[in-house]
Order: sequence, then C-alpha cells, then structure tokens
Amino acid sequence: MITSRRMAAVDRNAAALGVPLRALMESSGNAVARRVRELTSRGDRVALICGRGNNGGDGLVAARFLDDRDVTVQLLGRPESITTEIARANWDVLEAGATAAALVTDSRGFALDDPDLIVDAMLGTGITGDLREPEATVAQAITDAEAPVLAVDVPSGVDPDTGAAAAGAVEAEHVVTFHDLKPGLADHSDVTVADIGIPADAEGAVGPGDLAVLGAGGDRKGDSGRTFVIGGGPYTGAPALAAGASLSAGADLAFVACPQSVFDPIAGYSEDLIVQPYGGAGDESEADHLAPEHVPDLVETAEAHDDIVILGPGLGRHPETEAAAEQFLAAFSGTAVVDADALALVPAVDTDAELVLTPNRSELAALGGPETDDLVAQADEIRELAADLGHTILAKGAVDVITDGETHRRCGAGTPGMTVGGTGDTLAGVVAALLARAEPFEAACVGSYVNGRAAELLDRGDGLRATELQETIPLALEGGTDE
Ligand SMILES: NC(=O)C1=CN([C@@H]2O[C@H](COP(=O)(O)OP(=O)(O)OC[C@H]3O[C@@H](n4cnc5c(N)ncnc54)[C@H](O)[C@@H]3O)[C@@H](O)[C@H]2O)[C@@H](O)CC1
Ligand SMILES: [K+]
Repeated sequence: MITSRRMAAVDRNAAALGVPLRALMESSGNAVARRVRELTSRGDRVALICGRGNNGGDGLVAARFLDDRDVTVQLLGRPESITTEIARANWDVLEAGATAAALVTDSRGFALDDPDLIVDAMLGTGITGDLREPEATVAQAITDAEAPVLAVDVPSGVDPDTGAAAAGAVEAEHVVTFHDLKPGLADHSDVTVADIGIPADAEGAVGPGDLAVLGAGGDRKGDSGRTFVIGGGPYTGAPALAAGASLSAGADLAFVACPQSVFDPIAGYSEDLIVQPYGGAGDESEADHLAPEHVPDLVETAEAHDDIVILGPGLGRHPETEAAAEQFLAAFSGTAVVDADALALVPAVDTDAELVLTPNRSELAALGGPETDDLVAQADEIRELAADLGHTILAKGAVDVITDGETHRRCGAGTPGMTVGGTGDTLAGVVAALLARAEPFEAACVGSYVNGRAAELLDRGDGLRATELQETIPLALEGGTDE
C-alpha cells in the first residue's frame, strides 16, 4: 500500500536515480493499454477521456499503444490548458500522429459514441476538492453509459488515500493503478497493480524526494521547534555541535544543559546557543557531570516547552551520570534523540518518551543489536530490535539503516570523510530539528540524508570537519545540488 504523498516522494527519488516521470508515464500508459487489450477485442471502440494533468497524460500514452483498436481521445480542455509538461509532450505526439482526438472545452460538447470500453483518465492523485466542470458532467456521463469503465490509477473523484468518493465520482468496473495499491482502492473488486519500473532504491533508499515529508516551518518563534541538548561534562564539543546543527536544520532555538564546569567553553563556541548550566555555586563536587539531583529540573524544563531533547552527546560514563540519564528517560514523556553513552541505558528503561536512537557500530551492539559493518545485510535484525525496544533506530554506518520496527529504509548519502569525529553529533542535531516537523521514522530518514548530503555538498574529501557541516545543512535541506 502506498499513499499519494509517499508516491510523490518515490517519483522524485526515481527521477534522481535517472528514471524521470516521463519514462514512468510511458510505462503507465503501456500498462493501461495492456489492460484495455485484455478487456476488448481487435477493432473494438475505445473512448479515452483525458484530463489535463498527468492522469490524462497516461491516457494519451495509452492511445499510442492501441493501434489495433478503434480509439478516440477526448481531452477535457484546450491543449494550452494542460497543466504538466510531460502530459503536454504526449499530447503533441498524438496530435502530430493520426489518432482521432477531440477537444471538449465545455461539458456541453461532450458525447459518448456508444463505445465498447471507456477509459477514465480524467483525475488521479492530483485531485483537490469536489469535481469541477467539465469533469463533473463528464463523470456522470461515463457512469451512466452502458460500456464498462477502466479507471486509470483511481476512478476520477475518488480520494486515493481514503477511498472517499466526491459527489458524482466515476464508478469504474476496472482499475489499473501503478507501482503499488493505493489505500483508497483496498475495497475495489478489480484492481490491476502495474509495475512501472520504479527502481527499488527510489522507495527503499532515502533520497531527495523524501524531503517532501517536511511540512512548512511555522512563522512564530518556537513553532519550528526548540532543541534541548543534555550533554557535556567530560567533553564539550559534542553538545555544541548537536545544538548548532539543529539550528542549521531549522530549529528556532537550541539550548544546551551542561555541568557548570563546562559552561564557559560551551557558551564560548557560539553566540547562537543558549547554555544553561546545572550544579552551580556551593555544589562543586557534583558540578562536573550530570547527576540524579539535576534530573527533575531538566525534565520539567524540557516538557514545559515541548522541546525535542537530545540526550547523550559528551555526557561520559560516570556512574551517577548513567543513573541520571536512566532517571531522565524514565520520567520524560516527550520526544528525544538518544545518542552516544546514553544509548546503552535504553534497553533497561521503561519510558513513555518517543525515542530516536542513533547508534554507531559498537553502540548498536550495546543496545542488543548485531555488531556488523554491513547494516543493510542485518536490516531485519535491526528492525526487530526497534520493534522490541518500541523506538525508532537510525543505525550509523557507511550506509545507514533506519527502522521504526515495521519497515526500514537505507541511506547511503555521505562521504568517506564523515568518519571524522562529530558527524554523529551533527546528525543527532539535524534529526532533533526535523522531529518538530515530521514523524520519528521520517525525521530519522530525512536526517540521515540531510547530514550525508551536507557532507557531499562540502566536497572536502578526508579533510571534512563536523563544524563545517552546519554551513551546508540548510542547502541539503532545500534539496540543493552541487551542479
Ligand atoms: N506517481 C507516479 O509515479 C506516476 C503518476 N502518473 C499519473 O499521474 C497522476 C497524477 O498526476 P497529477 O499530479 O498531474 O494530477 P491529476 O492528473 O490527477 O490531476 C491534476 C489535474 O486535475 C485538475 N483538477 C484537480 N482537482 C480537480 C477537480 N476537483 N475537478 C476538476 N479538475 C481538477 C487540475 O487542475 C489538474 O489539471 C497519477 O494519478 C497517475 O495517473 C503516471 O503518469 C506516471 C507515474
Ligand atoms: K482516473
């Protein structure tokens, strides 16, 4: 099953992989023609009713594959009003050839000449709202006609995602849909799912098309998310990198909660970060690492503002810190990215929080997963681990594997230079920023792609530095190319 939104992402990935939409349309039209041939005999009269978008384009292609049938094409509107370039290109091909084509610019001009089969190529996944004219009148005429109807992708007027039919939607005996079943067709009795040659990686690997899952950011401060990094102590760079990268990926505000002892260096890295020390004056013994007494305040602060938490960068493994991190997870009920030393604590904690876990090779093993350099080969095991833990896992390797326990995707974006320290911290920051705009699985997938793509855009070879990624993350998020 595939939603129209996911389908649009997969299309764009296919194009990035070298199979443009026009090639897919050629396959779609061919598949429609094959089904027409199964439903009719040589010489039968076939009426193709084409809308002005790509659904119509599929019908225009099908006409070319049906030489041995008596085909008429009716375009609903003037050729100039065709809304996509590829549908228009296919119209031009037909017009130059000899197929009998009629234009229906207003619904009064529409008539069906007693065909043996009607092909409904008016509207597919691009429908918005109720049927407008001339489609509404034509849909009624199609449904009322005696001839059976073959719908292209979905019956026009039916919502492909929900199956809800607009008033006057076409009723079709047969449907040819593309690539995968649409949820809205689940109850239809005759649906042919046509393979249209979308490369497996367009769906199984994260690509530029996946960026489309990010809704537009809000325009009020805080609407695009606030990141709250709980990190630092033995290390200072990691929490600053995570917070900085989350700003680059669109978070409005980035806070770092850290021990008082490392306030100065972390606050000194960048004027963009808001650094909040804990364990201050009079508390010197506890002030250089996270400890259980700091936890209630941290939970309260994070939950009060719906912050996306990043737990782990630079925290270290002091026994009190481990106890504190566990207590934080047990008490916190929001959304968090868990990275670095905090990961090993997750299996033992019962939490209501929604977590994205970002383990590297050894951290994945510490979580109870496989220890391997080939994450893709072990994707099923990693998926089962995510299902057992009840959290999303973004396992980091040369090719990342991302899974929510049900499905998984891989992401090969990035460069060999990313083995340098700090790129995992920037990844945690990017994912946190995206968690304000997308579901955990999608945020993790897109985060993996954006962090890797940011490295590709820098083109620094082995001399890459994690701090530099903050410069190209915004461009990677925009779907930027280096051409
Ligand atoms: N996603 C894919 O991989 C592929 C999709 N293809 C086809 O492309 C279709 C989607 O194409 P589009 O995105 O161009 O959208 P559609 O062709 O489904 O619909 C868009 C057109 O319909 C008009 N329209 C929208 N709502 C209307 C309404 N309520 N009443 C009257 N007119 C309305 C718009 O002005 C526009 O002209 C799919 O359904 C499928 O048939 C294939 O060509 C190739 C592969
Ligand atoms: K249709």
